[in-house]
Amino acid sequence: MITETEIKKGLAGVVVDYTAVSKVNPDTNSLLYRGYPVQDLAAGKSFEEVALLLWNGELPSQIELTEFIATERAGRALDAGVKAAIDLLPLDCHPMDVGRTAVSVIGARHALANDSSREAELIKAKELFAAFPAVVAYDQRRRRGLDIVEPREDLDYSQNFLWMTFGEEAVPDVVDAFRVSMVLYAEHSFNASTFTARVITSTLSDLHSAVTGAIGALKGPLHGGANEAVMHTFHEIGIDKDESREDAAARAKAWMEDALAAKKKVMGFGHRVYKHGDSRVPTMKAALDRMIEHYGRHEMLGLYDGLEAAMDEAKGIKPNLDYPAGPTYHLMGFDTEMFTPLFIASRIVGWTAHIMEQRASNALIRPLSAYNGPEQRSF
Ligand SMILES: CC(=O)SCCNC(=O)CCNC(=O)[C@H](O)C(C)(C)COP(=O)(O)OP(=O)(O)OC[C@H]1O[C@@H](n2cnc3c(N)ncnc32)[C@H](O)[C@@H]1OP(=O)(O)O
Ligand SMILES: O=C([O-])CC(=O)C(=O)O
Repeated sequence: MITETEIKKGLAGVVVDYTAVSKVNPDTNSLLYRGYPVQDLAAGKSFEEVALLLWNGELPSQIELTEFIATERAGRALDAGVKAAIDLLPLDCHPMDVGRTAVSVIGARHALANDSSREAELIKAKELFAAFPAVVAYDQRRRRGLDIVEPREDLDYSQNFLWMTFGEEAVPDVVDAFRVSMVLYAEHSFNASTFTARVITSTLSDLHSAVTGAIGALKGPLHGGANEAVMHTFHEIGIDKDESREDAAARAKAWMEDALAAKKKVMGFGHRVYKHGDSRVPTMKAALDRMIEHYGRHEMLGLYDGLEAAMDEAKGIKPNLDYPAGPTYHLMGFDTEMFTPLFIASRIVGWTAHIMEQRASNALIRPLSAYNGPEQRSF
């Protein structure tokens, strides 16, 4: 008979396997990608370099990087079949459903779909990395009644992502804040979506199925969907461009007190692994601060600070990465529902690195359950 204490609900605290992709250390509040602190990577490396690091285990040589950049730039256009599939989807479906469908369509049309050699997996991972921004950019534009903007090969990943979305070149500060968000979102060990990708891979299913499933797991507000939910909170409190930072903070504080009194879970706060703050938040918050300065939106800082202070005072619960990322994307001009698809664009790297790692040392993931239904009976 299994006792309740033996049940590891939510697999909390259970170590399932080794990984060499990243190390989340709540004691030192640190996150290493293949041994490198994520803050250092966010400060000094392009997202393209970080992707190669996560896939290959080492930072790229100049030749490797140049080759990858050329392939990535050549693979950015929205495939006609994917565009046709997106066009069939209603404008009021969630953009995460569009992202999930797009990856599924890309997989179904891929010549190497069921080739699970490392070479083929790497090709498919790099292609998804290059192709996904066009899905997000096109989806945001079609919802706004705007025409598609073709990619530009003279721009880097982040510059081109913003170009395809907004149809104009973003200034360097904005590009850099976007790059930082991509680097920080890329990988986080056995989170729910990555674990989903590993479960699917463990059955010897294909890479696109694993990424499609991972997108489904990322959509929920307890995971990636929280960056969108943070913005809904800001809107619920009310964003008034003309309000002072202090007044906005006071209203946010009052909103949080009411929410906690009503026993609400407030998205963007708390974490399964980090209990004293998320290692990525200071770097993302610094990027948000730069965007607040750039756009002259100090009332947003008031809302941010007010919620954070009230949560800390009442429960000692700290923000996670989604908390500063949400308002950063808002200031850049992304529609709120597009925030979690931006998370997909980045996490494709981590998912596919884990898919390759799982495949290289596979065991079917199949835990046990304790049965608590009726004993055997007859009808
Ligand atoms: C990039 C990412 O995916 S980061 C995660 C993004 N998700 C969110 O922001 C969603 C909001 N946060 C949460 O729901 C949780 O903190 C989780 C799911 C992330 C982690 O939760 P768990 O480790 O399962 O802890 P659990 O949900 O049991 O919370 C422990 C206690 O803290 C409280 N708590 C945790 N997070 C929050 C929150 N955001 N708001 C209010 N209370 C919270 C819980 O109510 C619970 O209190 P209790 O013991 O009095 O019941
Ligand atoms: O690790 C987790 O549980 C969630 C998270 O922060 C991430 O996936 O980036």
